Amino acid sequence: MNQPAIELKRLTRYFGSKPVVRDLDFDVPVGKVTALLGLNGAGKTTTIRMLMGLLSPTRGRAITLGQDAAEMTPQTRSRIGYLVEGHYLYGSMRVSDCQQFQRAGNEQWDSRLFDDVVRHFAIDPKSRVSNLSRGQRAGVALALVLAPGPELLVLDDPALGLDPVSRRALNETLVQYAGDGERTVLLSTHLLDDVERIADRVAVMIGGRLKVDTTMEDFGSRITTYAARSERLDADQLAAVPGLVEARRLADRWQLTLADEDDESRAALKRLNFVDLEQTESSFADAVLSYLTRERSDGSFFTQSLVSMKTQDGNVASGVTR
Ligand SMILES: Nc1ncnc2c1ncn2[C@@H]1O[C@H](COP(=O)(O)OP(=O)(O)OP(=O)(O)O)[C@@H](O)[C@H]1O
Repeated sequence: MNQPAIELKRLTRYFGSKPVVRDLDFDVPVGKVTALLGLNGAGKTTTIRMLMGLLSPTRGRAITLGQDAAEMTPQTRSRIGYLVEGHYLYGSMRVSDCQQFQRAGNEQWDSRLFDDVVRHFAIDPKSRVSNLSRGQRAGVALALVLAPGPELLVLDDPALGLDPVSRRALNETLVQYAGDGERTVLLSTHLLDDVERIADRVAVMIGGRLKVDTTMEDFGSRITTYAARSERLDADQLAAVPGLVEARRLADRWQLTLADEDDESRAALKRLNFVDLEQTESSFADAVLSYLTRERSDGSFFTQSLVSMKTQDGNVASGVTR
């Protein structure tokens, strides 16, 4: 089997006494698009900075393209395209100058790819960067990162603040880039619909820990949702349903999300005497949100996470715990 593009081994980072990334064991396979998800502060950027060799782990290791990220050589770094939040570009330069500037000394530079990406974002190469929209600046940044032909692309929230048209251009560019099955993308994002369109694998971090690590299909197939009515029902009764990830009360109906549903969970649901209990369609975004929404609040809303999911090969324990 191919060595993974990235291997995290018990990767841990504290800031002061606060653990921000905790015991991450995680592989990013070659040739796939892996989406790294998690609420603000979950530890995604910190993880990415460690696997890029920009921040040292407190414990554990990140191995990127076969090399310990803490000792990454310029040669290895040149095989990685890294796009961070914010898209840093010189405002006074024209887009075509940006290309000239970056291309210098880079023999692998693919001008056609650069021009294609720029065109895809509807950018005039003669425009000055300062006159571009936020989405267009993202397009230039992406073109600059892709043109050297990196075998690994690491993107930290690349679609932050982009409008739907720019997001589509970004998604299409990434799908095309990764389409040869040899190049690898690791992408942190909050845009769940985009993840559904472009990712092969999904990893979810909660509170610095990896809670889900599986394929998109596997994730989707393990989630079942129900709608039901019930006059009298409380959190304790719901908590007794095995596999329940989330229960939300919307007007007079409950929306229930279960992971790895089995006969036991179905029987437990039946015992609650719901009226009109019916299975409903749920999107990938709904399924992920169920994992991420873990707060409890007043009686109109109740969430509990108590599930353990495993990857298809059963190797990596993943899922959601309290
Ligand atoms: N240099 C630092 N010093 C102290 N705390 C930090 C530092 N960098 C990050 N943190 C803290 O670590 C936690 C995780 O931050 P991180 O940026 O990794 O999260 P994230 O999942 O990328 O969030 P977002 O989705 O908002 O980008 C946050 O609580 C953040 O405040």
